[in-house]
Amino acid sequence: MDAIARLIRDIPKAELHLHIEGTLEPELMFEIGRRNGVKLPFESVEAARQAYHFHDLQSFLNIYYAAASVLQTERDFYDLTWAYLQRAAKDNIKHTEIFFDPQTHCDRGIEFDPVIRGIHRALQDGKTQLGISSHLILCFLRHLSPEAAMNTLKQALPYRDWIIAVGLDSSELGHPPRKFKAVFDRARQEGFLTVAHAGEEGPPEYIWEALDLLEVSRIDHGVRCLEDEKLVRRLVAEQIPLTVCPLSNLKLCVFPSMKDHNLKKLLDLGICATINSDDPAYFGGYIVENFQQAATALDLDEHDIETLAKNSFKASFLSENR
Ligand code: HPA
Ligand SMILES: [Zn+2]
Repeated sequence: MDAIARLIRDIPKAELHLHIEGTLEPELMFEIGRRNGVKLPFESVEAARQAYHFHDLQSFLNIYYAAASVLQTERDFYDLTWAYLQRAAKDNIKHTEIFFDPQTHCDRGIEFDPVIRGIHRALQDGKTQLGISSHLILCFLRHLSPEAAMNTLKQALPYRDWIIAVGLDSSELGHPPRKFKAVFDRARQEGFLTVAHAGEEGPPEYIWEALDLLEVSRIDHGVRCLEDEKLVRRLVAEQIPLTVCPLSNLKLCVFPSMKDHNLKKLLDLGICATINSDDPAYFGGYIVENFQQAATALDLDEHDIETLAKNSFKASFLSENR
């Protein structure tokens, strides 16, 4: 193992862009499916992995939502989250801020309570047993209506102490952040911080809207910011973090190859970029693999790796005192 690989493995890291449903490995998917009597759209663990070839965000989301149908009980959400945390500990993740998508579950008849309770209990055990601190971020599905998002926010209010922020995910194109201004206004009034996926497949205008209308603390993905010089100047001046996900971008064809990824350029421009795994069970790697593949393809040096790790703590909500 070379010096960069050792540094990547050993340096303390925070993960800020991780969909807990996207950590469902096929083995666990089949185990939970069996115990809940849910028939999966795949014949076997191998067939599931074989099906993981995507050409854009939507082709991934179709499979991701289908697989999530095995998750039904509090125990399922606990097991899912606990498996991720054990994996995170191996990668020396010290702090993680995870997304969950309540609408993916509640719209198929699962109650909000077992979803959040299972995740929350695992996060507490992650703190006491693995020494990993964490925050939870509730994401609204942007392909659904703003009214549905508002209902989800209201369902979340009794659990406000377990949720630090709200976010926005799912199909980006055609669903601009402005669609959710009212719900984000209400979320901020209720004391939540805000983040949003923007500029993954969508144009720089979506990043502007996330900043100006949703008043987000950071942008998830945001890699298309380089198409807009004025936006880059703003991101640098205000040190608005981008939670970049290299393997996700590669697997969803946002960039044709890892060598074409703009992460090094983002760093060199002084943007507060971080590395994250997004949906590691589907994109072929957890955080260390994301660092490693980006470092190899883009020739990242020790200083870049240290900057990325420092950025991950700086961009986190650790200083929010909650
Ligand atoms: O990268 C993503 N983008 C949008 N929605 C998502 N849901 C899971 N991962 C993603
Ligand atoms: Zn994401």
